[in-house]
Amino acid sequence: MAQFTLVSGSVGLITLQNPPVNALSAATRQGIVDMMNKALNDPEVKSVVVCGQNRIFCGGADIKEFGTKISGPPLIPTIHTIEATNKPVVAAIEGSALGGGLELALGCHYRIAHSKARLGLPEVTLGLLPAIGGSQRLPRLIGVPAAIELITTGRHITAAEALQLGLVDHVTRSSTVDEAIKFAQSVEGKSLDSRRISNYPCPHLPDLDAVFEGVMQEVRQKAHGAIAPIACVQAVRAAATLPYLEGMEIERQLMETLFTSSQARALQYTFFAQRAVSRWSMPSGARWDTSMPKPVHKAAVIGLGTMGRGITVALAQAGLSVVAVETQEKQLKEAKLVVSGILERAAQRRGMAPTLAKITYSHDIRAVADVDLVIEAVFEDEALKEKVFQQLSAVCKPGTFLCTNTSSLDVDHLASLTHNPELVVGMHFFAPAHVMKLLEVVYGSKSSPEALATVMQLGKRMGKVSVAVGNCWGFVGNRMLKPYMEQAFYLLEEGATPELVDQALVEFGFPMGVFRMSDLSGTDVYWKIRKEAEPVGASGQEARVRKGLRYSPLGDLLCEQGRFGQKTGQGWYQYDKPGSRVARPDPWVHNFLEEYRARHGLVARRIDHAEVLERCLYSLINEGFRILEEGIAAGPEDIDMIYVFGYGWPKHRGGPMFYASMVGLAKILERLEHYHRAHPDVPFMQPCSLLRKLVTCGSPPVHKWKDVIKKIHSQL
Ligand SMILES: CCCCCCCCCCCCCC(=O)CC(=O)SCCNC(=O)CCNC(=O)[C@H](O)C(C)(C)COP(=O)(O)OP(=O)(O)OC[C@H]1O[C@@H](n2cnc3c(N)ncnc32)[C@H](O)[C@@H]1OP(=O)(O)O
Ligand SMILES: NC(=O)C1=CN([C@@H]2O[C@H](COP(=O)(O)OP(=O)(O)OC[C@H]3O[C@@H](n4cnc5c(N)ncnc54)[C@H](O)[C@@H]3O)[C@@H](O)[C@H]2O)C=CC1
Repeated sequence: MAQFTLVSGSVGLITLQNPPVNALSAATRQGIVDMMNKALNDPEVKSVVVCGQNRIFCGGADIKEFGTKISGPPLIPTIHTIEATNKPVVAAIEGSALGGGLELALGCHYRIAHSKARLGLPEVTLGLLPAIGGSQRLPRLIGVPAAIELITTGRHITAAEALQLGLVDHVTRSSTVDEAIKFAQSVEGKSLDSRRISNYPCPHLPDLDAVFEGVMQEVRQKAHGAIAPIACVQAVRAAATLPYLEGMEIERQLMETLFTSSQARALQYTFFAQRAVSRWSMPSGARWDTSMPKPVHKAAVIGLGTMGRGITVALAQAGLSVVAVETQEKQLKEAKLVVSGILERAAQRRGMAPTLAKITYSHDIRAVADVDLVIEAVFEDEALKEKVFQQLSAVCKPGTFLCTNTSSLDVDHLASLTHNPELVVGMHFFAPAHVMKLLEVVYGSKSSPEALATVMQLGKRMGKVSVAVGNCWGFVGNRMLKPYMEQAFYLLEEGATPELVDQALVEFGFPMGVFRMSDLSGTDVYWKIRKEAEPVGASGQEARVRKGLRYSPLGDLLCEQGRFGQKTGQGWYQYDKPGSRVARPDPWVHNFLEEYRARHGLVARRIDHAEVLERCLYSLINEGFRILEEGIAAGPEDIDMIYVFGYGWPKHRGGPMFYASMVGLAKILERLEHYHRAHPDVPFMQPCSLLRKLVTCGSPPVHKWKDVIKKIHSQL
């Protein structure tokens, strides 16, 4: 797992060998300890170069080992030995030097990086902190503010930025290892006193207390309840205020708490789940590794409203030529300006030329005749979309993939209107489409594996987390949102305020609560959907019952007052003016709720945060189990990544299905039964049979659910 070679007569070259990223598994750590001892004890070796196999230095700890009993040697003593030796040790950094990998490099006396290398301490993204001395050495080397920023965000930086910060000594475009060997030889026998970072004093900061107070406040606000960023600040504070060894002790204590936390487990689950969802499968048995994607060079977007503009940007930034079609002159003009503006600003940030030349605009749908793939993003109007799909099927060259960004219409129905339904797939982007990471890829009953493979690959090119799901109302994300929103309305009926519900959800870790979210996206969006599902609204007591089931007309009544949310300056909250982002509780809404309750004979009661969370989240989770049972999502990871990357579910809680496994399936079942007993007229609260079966099977951990589901399906 690590190899020693004597090169150029006096340099001990130690190569980490653990593909794919030379992670620090127990065997790799043992290899480093053994090879370093060999190098330092060999009189022929006058200097040492550490590098990684296959042009990647080291991706840090082996994350697969977390959550298991850790064996193998710790690295801290070896890093101390490296730092203390009088033989110069040089890190030759190619590819990535991340986490423990960078901490190892920080123990070396010199760091030489390839210009394409990326460096970082991403432990915080896994619920941890850099605990092999990284939190103590980095601030000593690059100063407290820069270290805090890197450690609390986990950002990967370029070699150029690392050089600017003083994190590496030299950047090269040629062979990093050859340069490092030459350099190591040039410093053999020289004093290393000034190269041992743990001996550095932390650069002085005037008014340290005020700086850390400000930083802590900012980090806490952004953390949404995650504990690792807070611990990272505490560790850096120790570096800034204590001698090195005392700081190391604080680093160890903080890591001990984080290492076994449920947040760390959730974040590490998310790391692997994000990668697992790219290994898609279809109920037919077609899979990611046996289905070939078709090349897509040129794509088209139909409809340049909110979504079409973002999609155009995302496609252009992925390097595709784009034909952008819009029927309304005003919209087209505005779209051109908006798209160019976004591309120009993004290019400016990266110091590159914008990709404007790749986009052509047209009023005429026939302009898409030669594209490889089309994404339709016209109004959510079934008749209009039907027409557009018929037109596309007629004008596109044979083999063009036809995709729809619909959020609620039936992909199979649109496919049935085309000559080649196997080429039709849903591509459900999230607003803003060029920013949001999630792409829900919806395969219909006739979609070919090749079509799905092509769209999944295109999603990857656009930098999206693409999740393949089956076709049903609302797909996965919006379908699960329905019971969540429904419960939020019922809570208002029973005595809660929008602020109380939202505060509970924000404390849970969502960036905003359901009512603030609804104001942001427009309260009228769901109103339209509700009206289409049930066009005739009843009045009086009748209003609260639809088809024999509980219904809350609160959202409809709010919309009837023209309160469409942020855009109109009034919704569940009030805003200073239309479009303002500062939401304030609105006495009008409180009065509206009181009058509503009085009209319907409802007596308000005290509702606490625990009840809000149980009702909103458990009903959503219950729908997630139904989705798994029906095979709409292939596994819990798919649902979880949709919620983490599309709906703001806090990453440190791993997604709804992972969260359910942490709460305990038996508890979720018991609480759903409780709420369903209280309201048998709310079907979303009726526990799903898959949940019952999993509890009967002893509530297996989330990574075993797929096997249980397969077994259940095979018994049917
Ligand atoms: C009881 C109290 C105990 C007290 C506590 C003391 C215990 C101390 C234990 C040891 C502590 C050690 C602390 C430490 O060292 C801290 C760390 O280093 S944490 C890890 C930090 N590293 C990362 O977060 C890097 C993660 N990886 C990446 O960002 C990317 O993978 C990378 C940029 C390296 C490459 O990206 P790309 O080319 O896009 O490839 P993929 O991302 O698809 O990855 C390919 C493949 O490799 C797997 N993988 C990547 N990194 C790791 C890793 N670090 N460990 C394991 N596996 C890794 C990845 O999952 C992919 O495989 P799949 O099969 O596709 O999933
Ligand atoms: N807005 C959102 O947050 C999300 C919307 N969606 C879906 O995306 C689709 C588009 O939504 P928005 O962008 O919000 O709508 P929008 O109303 O902002 O834009 C729609 C655009 O389509 C244009 N258009 C209408 N008919 C056309 C035709 N025949 N040819 C070319 N252009 C035509 C309109 O002029 C308008 O500019 C809808 O299906 C919606 O459900 C999906 C995810 C999120």
